[in-house]
Amino acid sequence: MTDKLSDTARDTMLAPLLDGGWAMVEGRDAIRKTYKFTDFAEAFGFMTRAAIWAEKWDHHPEWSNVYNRVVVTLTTHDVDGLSALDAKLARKMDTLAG
Ligand SMILES: C[C@H](O)[C@H](O)[C@H]1CNC2=NC(N)=NC(=O)C2=N1
Repeated sequence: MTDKLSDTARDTMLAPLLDGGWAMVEGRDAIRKTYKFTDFAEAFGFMTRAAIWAEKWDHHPEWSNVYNRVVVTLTTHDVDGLSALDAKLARKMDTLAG
């Protein structure tokens, strides 16, 4: 079972993400990042690769795409807040985005 992140885990798991372009969403226990690519094909390629990991881990982003931008929000609906899965998917997305 996935647990909501403890205060200690927030320090260790979230801090590096918040330094790397992720931000807390106002009014929600969630993180958000906007990725910008050269064009739509690159943005959609990123979404396709990320979707395969999301499905594999049964952990799915809230996201939207306009041309070369992808806005991603991560939270864990099952625990109504951030869990280790959000940090794991955020790190994977950062790697995939290059
Ligand atoms: C039944 C299924 O495993 C759950 O609904 C999964 C699916 N994907 C999910 N994705 C996210 N982001 N949060 C969840 O709580 C979640 N739960």
